Amino acid sequence: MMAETRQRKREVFATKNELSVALAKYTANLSAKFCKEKGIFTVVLSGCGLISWLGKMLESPYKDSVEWSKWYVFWVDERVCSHEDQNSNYKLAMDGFISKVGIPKDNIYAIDKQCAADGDAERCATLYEECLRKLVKEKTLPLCPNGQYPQFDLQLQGMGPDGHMASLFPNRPQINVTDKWVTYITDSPKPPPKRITFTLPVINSSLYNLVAVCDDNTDQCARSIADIFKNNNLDLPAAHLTAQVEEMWYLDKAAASLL
Ligand SMILES: O=C(O)[C@H](O)[C@@H](O)[C@H](O)[C@H](O)COP(=O)(O)O
Repeated sequence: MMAETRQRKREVFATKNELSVALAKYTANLSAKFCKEKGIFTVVLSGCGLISWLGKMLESPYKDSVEWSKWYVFWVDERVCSHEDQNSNYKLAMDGFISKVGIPKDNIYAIDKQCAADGDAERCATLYEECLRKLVKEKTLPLCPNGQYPQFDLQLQGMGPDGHMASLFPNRPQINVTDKWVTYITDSPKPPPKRITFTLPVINSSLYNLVAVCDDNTDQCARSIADIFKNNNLDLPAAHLTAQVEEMWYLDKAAASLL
């Protein structure tokens, strides 16, 4: 499936370290902006490399200057497993990032603990959507102007070598789901097989969407990045990404090597 090529904002960094520095700056600037404007900052995380690339936020000047107590944290996708499991995106973010800064426990919106440990992906997705709906009702989260989907301030994600984002994979039906906020997959091509994920319209309702991609020199990410930026190949889920204010791609040199 091909479509007309459109402009996507991108920045290319010589090293992962430079990408991390820029990612911290981008996130801290938006945190300051939203905390000032509305008193809170809603941030959506994915798993994998992203958490280590966020590491610069744990250093000066961000560690002490960011208003962590105003952060609300969510996950764009999560593996359906116990919170203590090494596969858990929640555990990864807690161990590598959240536990090191002062985000209030009540502002951390993980997948339901029991249900995840039981391995019930469908129920986990239902409960996470209910949790988001409750936050909309309480006015912690606004709805997008179309009134259908919740709107987060900043969503930070990676992209898989096959062009997946969140747990929306190529050749899987989840990319087409629009009648739900959160859906699930039980046969993910990337292990573990059971996951929940925001649906595409929820992902695209975010005000700011940043995707950080570093290639591990297998060229697979570079090929997918080229297919997205040059061909807008919509068979790759990440090619569907947009944002309400800004869609930004941070690429390391290897990921951008075929552009
Ligand atoms: O649970 C997951 O598997 C992640 O949330 C996933 O969606 C991730 O963001 C991409 O696979 C990119 O991973 P890398 O950034 O490590 O390439």
